[in-house]
Amino acid sequence: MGAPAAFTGTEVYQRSFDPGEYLREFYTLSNSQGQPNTFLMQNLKSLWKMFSLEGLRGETLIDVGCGPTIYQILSACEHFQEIIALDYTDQNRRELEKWLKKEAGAFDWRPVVEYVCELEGEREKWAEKEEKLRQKVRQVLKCDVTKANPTDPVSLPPADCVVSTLCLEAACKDLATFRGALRNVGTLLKPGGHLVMVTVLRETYYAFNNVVFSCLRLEKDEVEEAVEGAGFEVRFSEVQPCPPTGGDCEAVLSLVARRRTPISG
Ligand SMILES: C[S@@+](CC[C@H](N)C(=O)[O-])C[C@H]1O[C@@H](n2cnc3c(N)ncnc32)[C@H](O)[C@@H]1O
Repeated sequence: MGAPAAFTGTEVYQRSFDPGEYLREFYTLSNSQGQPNTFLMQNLKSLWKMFSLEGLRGETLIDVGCGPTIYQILSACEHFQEIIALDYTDQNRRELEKWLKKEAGAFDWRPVVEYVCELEGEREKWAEKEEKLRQKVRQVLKCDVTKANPTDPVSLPPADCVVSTLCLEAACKDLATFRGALRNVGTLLKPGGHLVMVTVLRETYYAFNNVVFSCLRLEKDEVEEAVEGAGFEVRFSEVQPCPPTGGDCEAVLSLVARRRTPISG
């Protein structure tokens, strides 16, 4: 299955992104043949490492483009008191709510939560961590990262941290839009607050359930320059090779940046 001819925008996500299929394809820790999901494990390790950095603490965290997943806030939830999850599509927010409310048919995150607990040194604490996370996620709201206020018409108080995994490269049709989306996301943060990102590099598409989604092909320098240009200072940046996925991703960038404090006077 090759790259789509055109950018797949929000209307394609709303119509064709199936959260259940997405979770089954990318978020089981090992496949039916028992092969480990190295892409997921690598990203969990990176998130654990980034959320262990000094200063990544605070009251509120916003997850931008959360999709139907929780893996990206498992390490974060140890360091922030309240979490707000944002995504464009109704079905992804609904799927997340299913897990939060322990509804029938919700995705089973237990193996992933156990894996993160093991990284943190307490594998047996998985059920406690699930409960902690459920309590900390206070709101699940619609957002569009291409809007100046991504949560319009809702205005959120600025947060201490924003995490965004595999979202902006999917949501942006070109580099100019990507730069603008980073500026928009920056408005969700307090000055001095942190942005934590996991971004695929040199990927042009990903596919699951026989649907192909476009991806903005990015180089590490382009991402870092866009982050700096949006008013951040990069504190941590690491590129790792991309294990095989359902697309043409070549590498994965994990990045932490601090929003600059405006110079007054
Ligand atoms: C590849 S998924 C990533 C989901 C999740 N963060 C993860 O790490 O698996 C891309 C997500 O971006 C969301 N998205 C696409 N366009 C968006 C936009 N303009 N604003 C906000 N979210 C958008 C989609 O609904 C989808 O959940």
